[in-house]
Amino acid sequence: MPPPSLVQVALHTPSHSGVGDLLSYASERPLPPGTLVRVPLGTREVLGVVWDAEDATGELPEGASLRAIAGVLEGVAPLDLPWRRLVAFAARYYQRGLGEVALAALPPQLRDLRPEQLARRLRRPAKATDESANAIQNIALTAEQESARARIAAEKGPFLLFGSTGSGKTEVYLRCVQEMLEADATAQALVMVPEINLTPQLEERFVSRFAPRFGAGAVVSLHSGMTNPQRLKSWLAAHSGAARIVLGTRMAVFASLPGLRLIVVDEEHDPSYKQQEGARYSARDLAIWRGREQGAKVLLGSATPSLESWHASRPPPPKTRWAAATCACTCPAALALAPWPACAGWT
Ligand SMILES: Nc1ncnc2c1ncn2[C@@H]1O[C@H](COP(=O)(O)OP(=O)(O)OP(=O)(O)O)[C@@H](O)[C@H]1O
Repeated sequence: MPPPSLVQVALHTPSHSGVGDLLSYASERPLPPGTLVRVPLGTREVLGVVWDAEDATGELPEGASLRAIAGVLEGVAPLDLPWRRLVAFAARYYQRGLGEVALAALPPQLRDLRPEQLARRLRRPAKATDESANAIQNIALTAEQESARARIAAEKGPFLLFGSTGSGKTEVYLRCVQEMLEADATAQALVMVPEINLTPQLEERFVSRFAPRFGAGAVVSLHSGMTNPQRLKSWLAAHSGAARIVLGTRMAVFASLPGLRLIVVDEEHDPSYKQQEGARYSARDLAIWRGREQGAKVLLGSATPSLESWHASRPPPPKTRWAAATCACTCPAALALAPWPACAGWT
């Protein structure tokens, strides 16, 4: 019988315990990073994520004795490297525990269900979807919308789409999402809104546009107003790639999306994108970081952009310390798109 392997597992351990959030366990077989496992912690059994450990030898040292993992969440593919890098960056940047951020990013029911309960849940047949692949009936874009769409398609971004209320920003998002999904059968899009109560109307618009083309299960929501079983279902659909579009609030920035190609942050100026407890992250800023890391385009939209996004989308200032200001009232165009220069300082 081969010797047990040593795996490093990210756990949400109490910060006062000082045990750190990467703990070693023994496993009967080597487990790839990102695998979801249940492990003993004190007298409890908790969910953990097998993590990349640079100093792990893969084998137990002579004479060492480690507690064994209790079980693997079979049927759930390991969380991929871009997701683990996002979590590691967020934990470092916002100075929280790695395990705390990793576990908070997973649906609560994943933590509560035992492996066999989850296996039963995964065996339930998914509802049949009408994959009729009907062509989408697009409305003609205005000149401003078309110019924004073409620029987003051609350039790398991130982009700031600045347009007053009702100027047609959502129509641009819809068209960009459509192009991205039609070009690549595995592509996924993440569309974020600041408030839970904005998701039903956006969901209705996305479902009516995309369900006939990509099937009823192609659009899912992720926000804290959903029940735990609903959140788990949406999360699994996103993680498996079955969901092509995820609509959600700030927490959705941590969704596992292996095919992520486009992130839209609507009302990007809204303070609700800032988490106010635990890891105090800014979902908009993490979206920009994630997009760059995962090679996904990022599109921020607002009628009243935040000062930082507005500044980041301006051409670099001249060498003088202060730019001269004029007071002529020049109202912005109805819809303007500004590519965001490289985000220096985000490492
Ligand atoms: N090119 C177009 N042709 C006809 N109708 C359009 C066009 N673009 C958008 N509309 C319609 O105009 C209305 C407002 O558009 P949209 O919701 O995209 O604007 P918005 O800038 O996202 O608004 P908000 O700031 O309120 O989110 C919608 O009913 C939409 O269907």
